[in-house]
Amino acid sequence: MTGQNTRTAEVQVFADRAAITHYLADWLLQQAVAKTSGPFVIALSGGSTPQALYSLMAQEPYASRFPWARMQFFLGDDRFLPHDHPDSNSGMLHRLLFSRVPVPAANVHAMPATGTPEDAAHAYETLLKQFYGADRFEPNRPLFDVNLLGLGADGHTASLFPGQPVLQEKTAWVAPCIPPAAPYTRLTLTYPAIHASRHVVFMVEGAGKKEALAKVRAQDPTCPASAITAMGDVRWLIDTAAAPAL
Ligand SMILES: O=C1O[C@H](COP(=O)(O)O)[C@@H](O)[C@H](O)[C@H]1O
Repeated sequence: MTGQNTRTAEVQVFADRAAITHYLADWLLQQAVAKTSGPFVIALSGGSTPQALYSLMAQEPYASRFPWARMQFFLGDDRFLPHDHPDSNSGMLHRLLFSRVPVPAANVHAMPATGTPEDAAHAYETLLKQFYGADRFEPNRPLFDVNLLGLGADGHTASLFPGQPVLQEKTAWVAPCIPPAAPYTRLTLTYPAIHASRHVVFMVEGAGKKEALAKVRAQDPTCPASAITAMGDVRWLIDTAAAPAL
């Protein structure tokens, strides 16, 4: 790991969603088992793409092999909605993963969905700072071992949407964002918090992401995902339907 954040562009192309999902479940298991000191800390993404991964992690052999008690789960973003709302990322994760595996409830950190979005963002940031043990990031000391991210067709990632003020955030770790064309106010990790990840892993699938992916790969500054870096590496796991534009 270098002292500077990196956008190392490792791209792996897979036949389809199932191939990405199986590869990623195996890789996460390997990473989680290999980390023997301290918790294994993951930020999970929402949306549709990672749902097959979460379902797979709840099945054998993964369900009995992940060291759940040593794993800590945070969210990269969520809709500011009650957790039992069908569009809540927390609700989706609970249904597909957390209710099906022996992870201690105290190891799952949903984004708050009460009060104002500003209050909720502040509360989640406070939680992250307590967990990290400092209120500023130290070089070479990641907050997250792995940060899973998706890519929207408009180039957004987490809930960092094009043209939004949250993209300029330099100090807050968590912030609200009102997407211009997507429903619901969101809470999202900011660039500084995402950049404090050992590994950032993007999952990108389907022809609908081809154009956005091409822009990101060309470092188009209008695509928020273009600016993602990590303390270690940034990896892109993509399927052939999204790949031809590379
Ligand atoms: O809005 C969101 O979309 C992105 C991509 O979602 P997908 O449904 O196209 O897979 C996702 O990464 C993010 O967490 C989610 O809130």
